[in-house]
Amino acid sequence: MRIDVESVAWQVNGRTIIEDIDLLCEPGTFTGLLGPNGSGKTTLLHVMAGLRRPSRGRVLADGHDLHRMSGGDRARAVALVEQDASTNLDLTVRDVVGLGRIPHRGRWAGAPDDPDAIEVAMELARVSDLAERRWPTLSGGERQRTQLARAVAQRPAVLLLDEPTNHLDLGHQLDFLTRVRELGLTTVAALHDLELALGFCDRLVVLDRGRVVAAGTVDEDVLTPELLAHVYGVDASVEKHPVTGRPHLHWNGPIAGTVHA
Ligand SMILES: Nc1ncnc2c1ncn2[C@@H]1O[C@H](COP(=O)(O)OP(=O)(O)OP(=O)(O)O)[C@@H](O)[C@H]1O
Repeated sequence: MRIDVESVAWQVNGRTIIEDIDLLCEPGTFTGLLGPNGSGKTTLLHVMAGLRRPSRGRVLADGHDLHRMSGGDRARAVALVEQDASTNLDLTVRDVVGLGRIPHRGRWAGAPDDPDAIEVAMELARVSDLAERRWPTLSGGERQRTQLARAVAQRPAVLLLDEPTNHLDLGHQLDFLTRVRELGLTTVAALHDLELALGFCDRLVVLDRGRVVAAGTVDEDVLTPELLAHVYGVDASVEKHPVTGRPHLHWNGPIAGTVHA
């Protein structure tokens, strides 16, 4: 599924949080949404997931306005994995993953439910061993993998991930993003780890104070030293990795007095 974000803005209490956002995600591509704390990544993902209605502009999913779709149609199209999914419900992992099947059940689902969807999703997110464990007892990383399984069980065409690896160790980070890529869905992930973004994404989009300040493929010099200095306040550069040939980040440290309050 192709996603077009057209001139989107979102305001709250008279304050503009994101503005003039244009984003094109071709079917099956992986877009990394980058930017410092508070730059608007989560807000944009929430608008793209249909949780927030844009104050201006629109989001098109294969040409259809996402915010005019029924909740069921939207949930079958787009799944969101939140940054820190919290629920106080005393559910098992299998129950939480099963929540992803709700849009596929009932009279209006259009097709019979797939009995294997939950097990397949748990296998993919490597939480099958945790199936009977209760959600409140899980570690941060186990919760993150369970939320991926819930999103995969939803069988969406578009996967939105908000800091999906922030609780994962290095091995699980690489495994998680490899598996997400293998799903072949149109994926947009907010990422703080620029090295992971360079390693896994097709395109990068950088937000700063609610606006897109740079965008392009990973090979297109999006993360220039000037941008890294201006947006993140760091002295860093992207170089070609001698073994993989992929771009990777080399940093020297913060630039005094440049990190935004
Ligand atoms: N409902 C709201 N009411 C008021 N301010 C909000 C609301 N939602 C977001 N904001 C503000 O909008 C700005 C952008 O927030 P957002 O969570 O989108 O940033 P982010 O790039 O995801 O940040 P981080 O990297 O820290 O997770 C922040 O200053 C935040 O405080």
